[in-house]
Amino acid sequence: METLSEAGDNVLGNYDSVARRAMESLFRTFENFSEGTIVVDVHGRVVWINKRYAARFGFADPQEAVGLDCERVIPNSLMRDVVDTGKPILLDIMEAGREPMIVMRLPIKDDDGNTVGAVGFALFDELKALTPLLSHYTRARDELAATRRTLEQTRRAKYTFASFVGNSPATLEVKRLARRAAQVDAPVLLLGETGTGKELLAHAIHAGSLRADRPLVTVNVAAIPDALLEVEFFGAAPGAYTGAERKGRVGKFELADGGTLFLDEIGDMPLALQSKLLRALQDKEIEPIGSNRIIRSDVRIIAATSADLPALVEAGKFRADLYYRLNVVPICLPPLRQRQADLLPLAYAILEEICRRTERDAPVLSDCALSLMGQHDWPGNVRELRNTLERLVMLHDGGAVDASRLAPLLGRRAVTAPPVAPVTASPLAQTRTPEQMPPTDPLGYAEAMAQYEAAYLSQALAASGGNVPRAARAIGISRAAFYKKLVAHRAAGRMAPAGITET
Ligand SMILES: Nc1ncnc2c1ncn2[C@@H]1O[C@H](COP(=O)(O)OP(=O)(O)OP(=O)(O)O)[C@@H](O)[C@H]1O
Repeated sequence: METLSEAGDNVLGNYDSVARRAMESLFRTFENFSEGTIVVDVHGRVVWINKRYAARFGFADPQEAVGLDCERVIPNSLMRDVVDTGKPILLDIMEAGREPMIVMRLPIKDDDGNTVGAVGFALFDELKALTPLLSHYTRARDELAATRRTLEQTRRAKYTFASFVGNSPATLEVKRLARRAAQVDAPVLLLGETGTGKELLAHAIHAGSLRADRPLVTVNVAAIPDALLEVEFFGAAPGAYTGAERKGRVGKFELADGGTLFLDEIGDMPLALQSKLLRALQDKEIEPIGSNRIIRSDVRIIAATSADLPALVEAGKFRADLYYRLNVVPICLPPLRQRQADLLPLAYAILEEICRRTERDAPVLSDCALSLMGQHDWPGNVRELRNTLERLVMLHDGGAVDASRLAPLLGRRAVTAPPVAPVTASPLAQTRTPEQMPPTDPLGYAEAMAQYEAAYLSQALAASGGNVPRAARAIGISRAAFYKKLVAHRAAGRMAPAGITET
């Protein structure tokens, strides 16, 4: 059998020189093939770097990099870790400016096995075999960045003071107070019936405050089951509770750090959690569930409720100390029926926005339609107005909208002859008593019950201004069950497709 010494010349003649030669040639091969090679000493300082790699990091002459800490030359360098642990990092992806690099880092040992430095190779252009891996990584990285951007966008204010339409004296006063609130850092308490614009105003206050370029994070207290609220607020360590995500969960306090935490429907906060919230607000510290870790959180609180908070305090359902803590800058948003002067500007602004978004022609509202709108008491306030106009635009088939077309959308019978066209009738208006059913066309029991349920849900929705969580609460079923029924009835054509909101 041919031995190495027979096969090669004297260079390969003995064991030690074979090993040395192999190492040298390995180094040369890597050095030739790699985009960059770097060697650091036991202190993590650069002792050698090739020209190409030095140039990539802005050193025209490699000598300029020699003697510097490796992180000063390569910002994300892990060479120091290799020196410290004595362990190689055989394959890694490193971000370095233009595009990611595949890097390999190996410890350099002395004869006694002590780590005396490390050598790193960066590979990219030449490694065609790694192209699929790299492009997979690049795609994943870009997707992650895009998701982060979207998430950040959702944590920005969607509205400013300019979005808050209305010139009635009451609205001007609300805006004046809100503008002042934006300039201070104290808690704000927004009070008002459903759909009066509390959330919109919270966004505007955040957008007008010094915290505007930090996150605005919303917690809708009513929409989250009591059992999950604590985690929602404070977060949880990995595996802290049954069903917890493996990686744990970041709480809204932490997410909102430096920005604004908007607590919608604060009146629905369970008593047990109220004291924890109060403590978090006082100490500006939170402890994620199961973590033993204290996190500082600097948030500005804006709370909102349509409930009568003093009455809840009186009834022992809301802590007085929390109420006083939140009620530093109270702002009351009056219901729409008490600011008639806002109705038309609001209707036109909303119509314009809907028509722009849906690329439809704006319907012309006749005088009698406008006067009917003025007579309506808008229990769902601006949300109800918006939902009504959404439906109006959807059903509009040209021509001026008169009162008889509008009436069914407001849950009324037609106010002028001829009778209301059935196509625009709301599910409630379409509901007939058994006596009114055509005798020749009796409905099956199941369909009759389904129609009744659809009308019942529509009524609950109308009474809550299209707010599903509120409607669900009012009739005593879960939000999920309400949505499920809604979807089923819509699919079966028993309910109109538009006119609900989630908040
Ligand atoms: N002054 C306003 N100008 C323009 N749009 C408004 C105004 N007030 C309310 N809206 C619109 O009405 C709808 C309901 O407003 P918002 O969600 O802010 O009310 P809310 O008081 O927070 O209601 P809820 O108590 O039910 O959560 C939104 O579509 C909002 O954009």
